[in-house]
Amino acid sequence: MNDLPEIDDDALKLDPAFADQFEPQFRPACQLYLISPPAIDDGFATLLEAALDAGPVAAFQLRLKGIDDHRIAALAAPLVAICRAREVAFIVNDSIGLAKRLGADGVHLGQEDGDPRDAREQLGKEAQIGVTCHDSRHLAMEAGERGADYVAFGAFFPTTTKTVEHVAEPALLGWWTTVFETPCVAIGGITADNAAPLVAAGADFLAVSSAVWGHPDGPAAGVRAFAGVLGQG
Ligand SMILES: Cc1ncc(COP(=O)(O)OP(=O)(O)O)c(N)n1
Ligand SMILES: Cc1ncsc1CCOP(=O)(O)O
Ligand SMILES: [Mg+2]
Repeated sequence: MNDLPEIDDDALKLDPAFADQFEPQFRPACQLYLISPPAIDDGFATLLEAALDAGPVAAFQLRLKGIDDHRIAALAAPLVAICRAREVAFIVNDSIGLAKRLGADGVHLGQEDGDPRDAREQLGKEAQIGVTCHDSRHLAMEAGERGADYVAFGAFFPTTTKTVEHVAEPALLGWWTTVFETPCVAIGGITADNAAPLVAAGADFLAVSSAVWGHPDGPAAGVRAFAGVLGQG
């Protein structure tokens, strides 16, 4: 497959004059996609169970930073079982190999983490493959061309979970969902209080870490807090 030529991102914006020429597509309601804290211990399994039992969660991403794959695999085993028992997709961050080793439902790839085409080859046609696209229309279209199952845009709000270089605006979600069927994920500093414009703009998933795991009343309360903005209240 040929790569898309590099295009000026601004040139890809949808002219509002033509927006009504696109048929509104049916899209399922926006769902929660939990991202793990960057560091966990064996006690995290209990927190994950509490979070997943508190309300609908579509996916859980294991995103551990600064430890080797063997340790991640040991920590992951009970978490895979917890997700599987609840039909929550278990997604591994960064590593196609680790996703395969764990029998994960998919992998999330940043721009430096590998090619979705390789992920597809190694993980198979059922795997859920996501790609970080920052605030770039070009990267998102490229990811779609390469077979991504979802594209992730962000960061929408300031976050302490990751040092970010790109800031995305809700209009990007509106453009993407008007033109493409591939689901889009919004990420970065999302809380129950600031998420409404992202849902209104068309986000298919809200990827959330600290607002759930750092909720003052615990992760179950963190998940429940999103019910209103996700129309589940
Ligand atoms: C759903 C989702 N979106 C974006 C990211 C960020 O991925 P990446 O840019 O590779 O950064 P790290 O998470 O690896 O620090 C993500 N993990 N998940
Ligand atoms: C992994 C990642 N990628 C962009 S922002 C971010 C952090 C998401 O965590 P939080 O919901 O705590 O901001
Ligand atoms: Mg990464």
